[in-house]
Amino acid sequence: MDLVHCASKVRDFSNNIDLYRQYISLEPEAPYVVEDCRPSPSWPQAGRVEFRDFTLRYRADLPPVLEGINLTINPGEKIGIVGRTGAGKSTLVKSLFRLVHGTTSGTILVDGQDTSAMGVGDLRPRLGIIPQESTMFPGSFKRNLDPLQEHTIEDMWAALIKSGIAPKVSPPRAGTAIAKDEEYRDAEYEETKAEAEWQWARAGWKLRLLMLTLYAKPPKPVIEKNRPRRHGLDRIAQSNSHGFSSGQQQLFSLCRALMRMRRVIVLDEATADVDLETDQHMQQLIRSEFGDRTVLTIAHRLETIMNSDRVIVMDDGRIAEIGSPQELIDAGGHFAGLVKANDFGA
Ligand SMILES: Nc1ncnc2c1ncn2[C@@H]1O[C@H](COP(=O)(O)OP(=O)(O)OP(=O)(O)O)[C@@H](O)[C@H]1O
Repeated sequence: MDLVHCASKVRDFSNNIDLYRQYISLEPEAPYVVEDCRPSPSWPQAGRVEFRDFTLRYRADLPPVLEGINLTINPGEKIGIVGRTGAGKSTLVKSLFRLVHGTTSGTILVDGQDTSAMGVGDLRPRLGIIPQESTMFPGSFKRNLDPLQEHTIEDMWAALIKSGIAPKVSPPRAGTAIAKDEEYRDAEYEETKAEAEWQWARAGWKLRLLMLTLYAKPPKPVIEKNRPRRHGLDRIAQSNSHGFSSGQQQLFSLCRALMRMRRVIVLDEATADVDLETDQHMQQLIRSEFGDRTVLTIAHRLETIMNSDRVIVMDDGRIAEIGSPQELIDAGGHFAGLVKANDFGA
């Protein structure tokens, strides 16, 4: 039995070494900030997105995944993106965030600024995304909702209630400790620190090894009875956060987007894991809350994008069709076929 146990430990360890090798060989990220090319603090103000003859290959020796993309999206426009698997939909929106490591030519401009010239730290936080797979970080619910600590507790409650995650209850009364921003931030800091210590104390050796590589000095272990009690927003988390379904996580991402309210927002199959009713609720919320924002939606269901101003049909890395849903239906092309197959009464 011990031998089997040892063998499995050795296998785990060698897997970890492989993982470290992979991490070490990763290509470094583009610079976080380029001092000579910093956008103004209010950028982007309008939300115009332009792809100019944009081509992308994941590797120089591979065929292009996006080829000759020319596209201007007007401020406030709602764009639906459809196409079969592998057509390049995700790559198109990831390119906007410079999340793809590859060889590119052409440019992507947001409000006239070349996104490839600025640092990714100036680019990515200024755009919003509701991804298909939302990430829930270890730590408190508040930390998950507002990792950069930019928002008040009231904003969080409002977003949680709008999205339907939180029950329609009154937020904490003004003047209470939890409602005071400063006190909340202090409490949050202490709680997160204690949470990290608590996790360290319970981490298996693999996780500790990883933590050691991430943080030079690990936090000191604490005993469980010292673990702080959760309060405020974390009461919701007690029942939900670590047992969130993927659909709930997508709602959670919507909450984050509602709080940040960026000029340009991307939904990458953001409603793929929710039921039709929740999808409709999310779409209605997006229309009402992001009415004046530029929204690019990669659609899992055609219903999701039937109210878009324009639909882009991607095919083999190119824009095959573009126009309003009705124009595309009337044109009788690929989109019309999809609509017919989905029985939308075309
Ligand atoms: N990291 C990568 N390295 C190499 N090729 C990739 C990589 N990611 C995606 N591709 C390829 O790029 C092409 C476009 O992929 P992409 O994910 O953009 O398509 P998609 O239209 O979003 O597909 P889906 O609907 O399945 O999500 C596919 O042929 C895919 O295999």
